[in-house]
Amino acid sequence: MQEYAVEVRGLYKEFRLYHDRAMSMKERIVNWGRHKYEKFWALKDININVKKGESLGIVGRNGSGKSTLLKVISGIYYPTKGEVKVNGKLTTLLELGAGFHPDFTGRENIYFNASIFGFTRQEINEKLDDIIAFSELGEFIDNPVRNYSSGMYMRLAFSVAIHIEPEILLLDEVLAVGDSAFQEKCMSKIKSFREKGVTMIFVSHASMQVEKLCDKAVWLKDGEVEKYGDAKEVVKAYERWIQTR
Ligand SMILES: Nc1ncnc2c1ncn2[C@@H]1O[C@H](COP(=O)(O)OP(=O)(O)OP(=O)(O)O)[C@@H](O)[C@H]1O
Repeated sequence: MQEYAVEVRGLYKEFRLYHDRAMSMKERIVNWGRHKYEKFWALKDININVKKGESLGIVGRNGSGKSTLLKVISGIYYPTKGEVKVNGKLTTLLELGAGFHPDFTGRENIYFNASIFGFTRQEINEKLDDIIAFSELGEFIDNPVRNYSSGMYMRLAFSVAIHIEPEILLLDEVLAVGDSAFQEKCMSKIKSFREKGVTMIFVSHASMQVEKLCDKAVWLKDGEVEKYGDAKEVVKAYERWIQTR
């Protein structure tokens, strides 16, 4: 039987949209627990298999459900229906700065962040110089990260994530942050992960990157799979659709 790194079966994710206008304190008490909300499906019947060593790109317009899908796979959100199976050590690089403490310095956050991924202090000590060098943060490494720009934040987060030897790497729009030289460096790191057989799933608005870096792609439209298969074909269909709009 084929061993998959990630299996998504009949996945649905529902969110609630609250429509409460500002209420007075009296109204709040009277209406306690009776919020008005509408339910909507952010993901509907998603079925995906990612083989070990395969890379999958997720494309789609804003609000189509890309990040939600990554969050369900990473375990941040529970599926409302269906199931997700992950087979291997999962490393996620999702929201900017998730897993960082704003008052800690970059260096302290390397320890903090890597320990979340299960690394011991000794293991982190061994990788510390490489992590700092890759991030190119120079002396900023000893500044609190709350003073970092979004690009600096992402450099550090990306650098930690790639040095902790992931088996399955989930990336959300990371290549959109940082200058083009750093993006190039990330691209070549991702390519070397591919060669080493790391499984990757990543969301990108840059179709070119998906075409270059992924074997397969899934195009999400209003929470549903519009097309799933060979990355080049999916990206081509998606681009054609974008241009007709
Ligand atoms: N925690 C949440 N609660 C309620 N609705 C949410 C939540 N997270 C996402 N949504 C909604 O679910 C839908 C899908 O959002 P999602 O962030 O997955 O889209 P996306 O394709 O990643 O968009 P983008 O390209 O803009 O990042 C959107 O309508 C969004 O408003």
